[in-house]
Amino acid sequence: MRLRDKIDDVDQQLLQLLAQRLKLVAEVGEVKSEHGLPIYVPSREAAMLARRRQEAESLGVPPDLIEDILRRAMRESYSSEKDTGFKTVNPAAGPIVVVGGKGQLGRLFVQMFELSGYEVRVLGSQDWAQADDILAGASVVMVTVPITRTVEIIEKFSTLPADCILCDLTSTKSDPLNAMLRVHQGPVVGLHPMFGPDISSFAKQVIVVCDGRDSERYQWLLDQFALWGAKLKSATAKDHDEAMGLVQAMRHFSSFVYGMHLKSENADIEQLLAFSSPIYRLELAMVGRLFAQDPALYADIILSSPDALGMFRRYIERFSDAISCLENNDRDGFIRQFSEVADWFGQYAEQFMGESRQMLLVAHDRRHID
Ligand SMILES: O=C(O)C(=O)C[C@]1(C(=O)O)C=C[C@@H](O)C=C1
Repeated sequence: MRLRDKIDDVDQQLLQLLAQRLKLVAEVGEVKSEHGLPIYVPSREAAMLARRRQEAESLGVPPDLIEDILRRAMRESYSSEKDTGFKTVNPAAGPIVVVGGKGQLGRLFVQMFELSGYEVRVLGSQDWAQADDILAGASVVMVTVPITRTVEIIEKFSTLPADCILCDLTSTKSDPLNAMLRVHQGPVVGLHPMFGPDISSFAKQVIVVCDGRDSERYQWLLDQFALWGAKLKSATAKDHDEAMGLVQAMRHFSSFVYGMHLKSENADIEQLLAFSSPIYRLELAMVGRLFAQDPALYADIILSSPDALGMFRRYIERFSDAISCLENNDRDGFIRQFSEVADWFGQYAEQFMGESRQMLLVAHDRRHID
């Protein structure tokens, strides 16, 4: 048999084995949804990967190869186990009302609640005339509307069922949380999913949780998210909003200015890509993906960040300080500051080096060069 035929044969066997694995995982999914077990089990993954790596080594297979394959297979597991549904953590719960459930993030939560056996009702912008009927008997009211309208919409709720959980998914937390506490005397919690609507499962995705009131009465909702595989991270609304200044406003704004700069310099993207190193390509992708999305969303995220302007002004000052360093041809000064920042990053610098190397390898695998 010619060598390539033999390779085809082995690849087909791999395919058969992957099909078997997917089937087994689907069965695990059934068991998990029946018994209410979380789809993501970090301890099982760590133990399994450690063993496979050892076995790989003894076979002369690079351990990273089997780890990459299994991690990729497990991504499929999360998504397939999701489709078998989830145990209903609170079977006694009344309907869950998703306000803005026709938006992308809203639709995702509607789907997940339905997969978890709850009755879900959507209150869209056209439905306010029937709001009382839709909200009647609700166990959860989840607000997921554009950031500029969140508070105004929360203020429309006059008579929510006393014990219903009021929560929102807005990317700032202080104002929505205060508004929810004002209009509702029952359990209140602010949530911020740190991901977009295009995820294939909640496994390993972070949801920030800002307590409003009566945490013991909304705990079941968090337990439901945990079953979906989400990692819950508690924070005060103030700490969350401050961190978001850097994580969101600063990040998006500097990508926006970077894009504006490339456009104004009349950069030739084709050529930039042709000359790009893998990390530059990734950076270009990170900046470019911003412009594939809704401009209003980003305008609102940036404008609603409490100290965004102050932060951007400080950033500009740092740019001009760094430019002075260049103007003075101060090589030593540049190196000194670089080292100070490197010290500040500490062990994270090495960690980020490793993580980005992995990302670049994966991105590189996807490249096709004729
Ligand atoms: O063993 C499980 O619990 C599974 O759901 C299977 C599996 C896998 O694909 O191997 C998937 C997700 C878990 O995090 C761990 C392992």
